[in-house]
Amino acid sequence: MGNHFRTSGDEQSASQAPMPQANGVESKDSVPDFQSDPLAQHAASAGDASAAQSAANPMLNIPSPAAPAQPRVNVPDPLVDPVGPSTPSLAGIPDPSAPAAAPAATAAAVTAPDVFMTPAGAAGPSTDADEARQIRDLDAALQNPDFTSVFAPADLDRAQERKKIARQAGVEPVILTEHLTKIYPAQPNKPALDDVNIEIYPGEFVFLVGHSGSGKTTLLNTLLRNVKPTSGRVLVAGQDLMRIKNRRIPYLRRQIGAVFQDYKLLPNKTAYENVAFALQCIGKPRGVIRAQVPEVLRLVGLADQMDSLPDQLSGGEQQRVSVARAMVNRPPLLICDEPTGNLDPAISLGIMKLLERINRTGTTVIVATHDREMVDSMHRRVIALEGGRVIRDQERGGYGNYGSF
Ligand SMILES: Nc1ncnc2c1ncn2[C@@H]1O[C@H](COP(=O)(O)OP(=O)(O)OP(=O)(O)O)[C@@H](O)[C@H]1O
Repeated sequence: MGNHFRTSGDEQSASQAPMPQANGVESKDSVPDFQSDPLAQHAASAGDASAAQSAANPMLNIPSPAAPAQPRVNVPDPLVDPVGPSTPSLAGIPDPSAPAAAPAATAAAVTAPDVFMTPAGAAGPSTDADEARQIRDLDAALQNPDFTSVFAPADLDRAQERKKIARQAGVEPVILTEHLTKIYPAQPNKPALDDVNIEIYPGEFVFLVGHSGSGKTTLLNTLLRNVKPTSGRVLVAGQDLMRIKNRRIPYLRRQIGAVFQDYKLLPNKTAYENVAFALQCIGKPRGVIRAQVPEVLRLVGLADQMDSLPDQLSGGEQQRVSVARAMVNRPPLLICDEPTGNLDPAISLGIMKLLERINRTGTTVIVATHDREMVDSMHRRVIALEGGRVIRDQERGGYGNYGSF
């Protein structure tokens, strides 16, 4: 079936399993060119034929039949647009130390929060002054932080459609939760997760949004099996997390790259050593480590800072080390909890484009974020939580109105 995850016993062979194909792929424009795609080349040079192939292939993004072709994010992609012919790397990520030219592009690219959305998309400019005033008034009303699900109901029909298409294509979800509930003992009357039902398929890029305390981190920690659910069902990478034996958990985590707001780098190790450590922990031979670590650091634009300690790097650079560490083993699933929470907008854009670039190689990416502009500009699937419940699951959604935090 379409499960491209590896298990402990088939780590090598599973990497050669073909990527599942499905109807409805990204528009040709957004399909990465393998020859010019450094991540695809990384996969190929690492001897992983299927990863290289999946990098060259359109990723599996199961769209709604009703959805339009995925729009390109209207920003220069520093990860796609090489600095020059001899630098086909990801070095174009804005350098925090340089005076950023990016903000202008960012400002132009990032659409203003548009909360007054029709089901088909943003309401266009009205020529009728009265209608425009009403829209303005409604937009203002929707800024009320109490605004929740009335204008953004869970799109259950879409979820059903997605499920149906995937099943027809024989694809299994990377993540499946059924009636997932988590009640922390300290808060017995307030579930952190309350009857959460989601399916995420291989190759998807999903934003997780919601108020502070809505349950995003609890959900991600549940997927990482850092938190054990109270009830319900959770499947990740084909593993039933309610039944998984403790000795299997390390194998589960090998399939998942994780990126956190506070980077979680080892302070006394260099960038190189932090990334190498991830491979040492899973027993990779020294030759593999020597080949892959510089390569992945080059891909995130840190070729010149491999020997720097974390406190010699800017926040954006530290986060790039963290992303490099998360992806060095090419996990099929990348979980990011507020990866840009500590970064300024231009640097955040670079990190998010990096995650998008990784997603285009076939990696499923789930990102919890409060970054409204980023979510609105990227037009990806958005799952919104409130009070531990899914209140919206939108194919190409925006941030919605959750007030400020
Ligand atoms: N270890 C814990 N023990 C008790 N309650 C917890 C624990 N962790 C989280 N909670 C509670 O669970 C709820 C969900 O918290 P969670 O951290 O998942 O939300 P969040 O959406 O990630 O918030 P933020 O955006 O601020 O990170 C909150 O009410 C929180 O107080």
